[in-house]
Amino acid sequence: MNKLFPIFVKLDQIETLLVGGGKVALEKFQALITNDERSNLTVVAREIVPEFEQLLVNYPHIRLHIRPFETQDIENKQLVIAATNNVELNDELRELTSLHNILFNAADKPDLCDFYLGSIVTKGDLKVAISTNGKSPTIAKRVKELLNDLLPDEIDETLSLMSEYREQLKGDFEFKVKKLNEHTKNILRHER
Ligand SMILES: C[C@@]1(CC(=O)O)C2=NC(=C\c3[nH]c(c(CCC(=O)O)c3CC(=O)O)Cc3[nH]c(c(CC(=O)O)c3CCC(=O)O)/C=C3\N/C(=C\2)[C@@H](CCC(=O)O)[C@]3(C)CC(=O)O)/[C@H]1CCC(=O)O
Ligand SMILES: NC(=O)c1ccc[n+]([C@@H]2O[C@H](COP(=O)([O-])OP(=O)(O)OC[C@H]3O[C@@H](n4cnc5c(N)ncnc54)[C@H](O)[C@@H]3O)[C@@H](O)[C@H]2O)c1
Repeated sequence: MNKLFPIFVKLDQIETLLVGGGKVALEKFQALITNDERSNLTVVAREIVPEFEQLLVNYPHIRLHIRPFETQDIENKQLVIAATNNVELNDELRELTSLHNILFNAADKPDLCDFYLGSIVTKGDLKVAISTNGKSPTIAKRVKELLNDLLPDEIDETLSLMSEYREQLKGDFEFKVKKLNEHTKNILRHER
């Protein structure tokens, strides 16, 4: 059974540290920035691949330090993601983050992680996160593709209409819930 508890984090309200500047770090960066281009992010890497450095030019608010990781880099961070080729550094980061109550993810190293990144389907304001409990990221990617095809693009319009409808509804909470449920009973069936 998958016991992971999914949460949706506001990346503009917390401070995230990404350690590493290779291909995998670039993937993690894209995962963060695609969700919120205003993510508060610091990148620390001994070296950075040119395509990553180039991309960062578009995000002047993101701090980039091209140097080895230093202990004080974790100061005031709530989330740390490591994408390095350095086993000792991963272990050091695991220890430091535990000590300072910071949530930690080491790319492709499930045993070291407090949380995993998910495979994400986005249709406007609708977001679906997929986890395979770490068993197969490749299957997570395939499920993402499947849902992406299955969910109609118009679903975002529906969300906006529902939001308006909810505003208009008068009555107590129970009445609203009843109305909203009646209204949406067949909604996905209609859209397909
Ligand atoms: C969802 C996604 C998010 C993201 O990373 O952005 C993600 N991996 C993605 C892709 C992907 N990663 C890998 C492949 C190669 C094929 C394969 O191995 O299957 C592919 C597929 C591809 O690229 O096509 C390599 C890999 N990854 C992990 C291991 C270690 C292991 O499994 O033990 C290895 C082997 C490394 C080695 O060989 O040494 C581990 C993790 N990868 C996770 C997330 C977490 C579990 C998520 C879950 O529960 O499903 C977890 C546990 C930790 C973490 O990294 O957070 C992203 C989806 C892309 C998308 O949505 O398009
Ligand atoms: N590239 C892949 O497709 C792939 C697939 C599966 C697993 N992995 C694993 O993921 C990890 C990262 O892969 P990659 O291809 O991005 O590696 P990479 O070698 O391109 O990048 C590693 C990065 O870590 C940085 N780094 C190392 N020590 C550091 C330190 N002390 N302080 C700050 N930065 C430091 C390096 O400067 C570099 O930017 C590796 O462990 C690799 O084995 C990679």
